[in-house]
Amino acid sequence: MKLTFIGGGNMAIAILGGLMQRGYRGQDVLVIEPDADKRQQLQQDWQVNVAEPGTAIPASDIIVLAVKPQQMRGVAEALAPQIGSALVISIAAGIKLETLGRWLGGHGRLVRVMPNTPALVQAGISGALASAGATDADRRQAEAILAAIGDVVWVDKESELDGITAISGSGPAYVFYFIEALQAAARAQGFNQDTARKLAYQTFAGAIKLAMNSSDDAETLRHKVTSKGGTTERAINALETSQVRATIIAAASAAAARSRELGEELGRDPQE
Ligand SMILES: NC(=O)C1=CN([C@@H]2O[C@H](COP(=O)(O)OP(=O)(O)OC[C@H]3O[C@@H](n4cnc5c(N)ncnc54)[C@H](OP(=O)(O)O)[C@@H]3O)[C@@H](O)[C@H]2O)C=CC1
Ligand SMILES: O=C(O)[C@@H]1CCC=N1
Repeated sequence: MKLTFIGGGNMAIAILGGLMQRGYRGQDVLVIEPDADKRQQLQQDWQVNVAEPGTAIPASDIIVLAVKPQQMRGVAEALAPQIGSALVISIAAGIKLETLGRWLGGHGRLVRVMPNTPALVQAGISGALASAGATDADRRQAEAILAAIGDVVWVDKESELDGITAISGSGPAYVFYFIEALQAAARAQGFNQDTARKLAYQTFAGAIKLAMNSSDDAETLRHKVTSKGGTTERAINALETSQVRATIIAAASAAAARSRELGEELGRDPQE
């Protein structure tokens, strides 16, 4: 399968890294990326083919659009005459299938995907929405790529992809933020950087492993840590007093709103 990535930034690197570790061959991949250092790194790490924007796109089975939402229109319009029979996968936040199809000159075989960076270690989760013009074979091809880098959830509405963007697309950043905070808390307890990191990382790794291997839900597992009148109870009370749970829900809601806003802003026809 010949894969072309347009954009070789953070998310493209995560997807590519995951695919390469699953046995995809660098020689079957082309990455179009303006930054010479990134091109060199991609070539060095995975022996993929690389080229600058403006290079003619060779016949591809799948073209993955991995540029920022704000860069997508120019990229899609330049790509339109060169798509051939490729399936186009966009990973951009917010950009709707109808908008993308218009920018691509009416190309109908599209899948909008929202992956996340744990794809790099095949532990990603992606939301996917196929356009009306995508065939069953297109869905299977998209599924094959996404399943190689983690789990896949197919949805049938654009709004659900905005929600997935807010939860699992942006979600790794929320988790890293919590890890940073726990590390800072360990430093405040007087531990050095290495020990603080070890305590925070292993607590996360252990808790998630326990949760994923347990028939108890997260709330029950939390109660099992929280002894009546003990230390955890005091900490959870502090979190509740500061409305941390409500803040996390509000944060995800703000992310979903931004995804919708990007879709509206960038999808507007300038003649309207
Ligand atoms: N990062 C993440 O966790 C996730 C990101 N996404 C989506 O993935 C997309 C990419 O995000 P991310 O990887 O973080 O962004 P990056 O900025 O890291 O990557 C985008 C890359 O595309 C390059 N680029 C710009 N113009 C062109 C062009 N004409 N042709 C080819 N490449 C070009 C950029 O170069 P330059 O910097 O010089 O402009 C940059 O290297 C976004 O649409 C985002 O919404 C989706 C899920 C998760
Ligand atoms: O922050 C962003 O806009 C992208 C989309 C989801 C994760 N990163």
